Amino acid sequence: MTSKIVSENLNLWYGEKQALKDISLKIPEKQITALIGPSGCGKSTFIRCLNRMNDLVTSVRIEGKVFYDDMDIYGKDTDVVELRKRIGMVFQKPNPFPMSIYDNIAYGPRIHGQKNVSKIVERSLKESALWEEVSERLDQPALGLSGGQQQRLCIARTLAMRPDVILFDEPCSALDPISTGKIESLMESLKEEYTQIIVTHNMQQAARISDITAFFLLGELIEVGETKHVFEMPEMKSTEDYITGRFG
Ligand SMILES: Nc1ncnc2c1ncn2[C@@H]1O[C@H](COP(=O)(O)OP(=O)(O)OP(=O)(O)O)[C@@H](O)[C@H]1O
Repeated sequence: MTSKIVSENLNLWYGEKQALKDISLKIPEKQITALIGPSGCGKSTFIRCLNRMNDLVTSVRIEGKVFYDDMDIYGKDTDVVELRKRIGMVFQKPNPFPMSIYDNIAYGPRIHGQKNVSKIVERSLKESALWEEVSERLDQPALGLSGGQQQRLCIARTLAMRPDVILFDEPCSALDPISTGKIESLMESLKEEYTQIIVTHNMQQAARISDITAFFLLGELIEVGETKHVFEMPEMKSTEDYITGRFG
């Protein structure tokens, strides 16, 4: 399998506190990789390293390397705006802009001076399986949509930038089971074109949708492998204890 993102001996500190310890992880292309582990083990910190979201936190210090294809993400010539276009992110709580459904999707493409914005809006909403539900009311406020629809809108907004990789930070934690199911099938349908990484607390969700699972504990990567293998025959006792609900 080709790797899309590779971290090599990645260490991260928030001030004095070390949140990531020597993480070497390969994220395969066009697969869904799930990051699991108890609260505070560094999952969000790790995915935020991949599109340099941690740059926004002043106390952060990073050592090690992260590559996206051949690009050194922390290289001094890296264009962070371009990087975040290629590596999009969907957050825990749906965060549409306080504007219409249409303008939410059109926002990024317009800023980047793209043509045919209405085509991009339609394509992104179709790709995120929201078109049927909103095509008649594109001028309505996005904040009037349900939580699950808002999250699919946020995914459409990310897709509108034609990313290559999508990072999902607990995208379903604020959603009901039906909306969660819709996001999961959406992720499944996006597999052909995109590399996806999801942080989730939901073991069943990781087992259902991911190809690869990585288990983090106290800032360390304990185990990574094919999801079926990690869930059915974990190599490490702590992985087994976590997935069987003995702690976490
Ligand atoms: N901005 C920050 N400043 C200081 N410490 C932070 C910051 N963000 C996270 N941390 C600390 O870093 C560690 C890892 O946090 P992180 O949010 O990455 O874990 P997580 O596994 O994603 O947790 P959760 O599942 O609860 O979201 C925790 O101890 C957390 O308190």
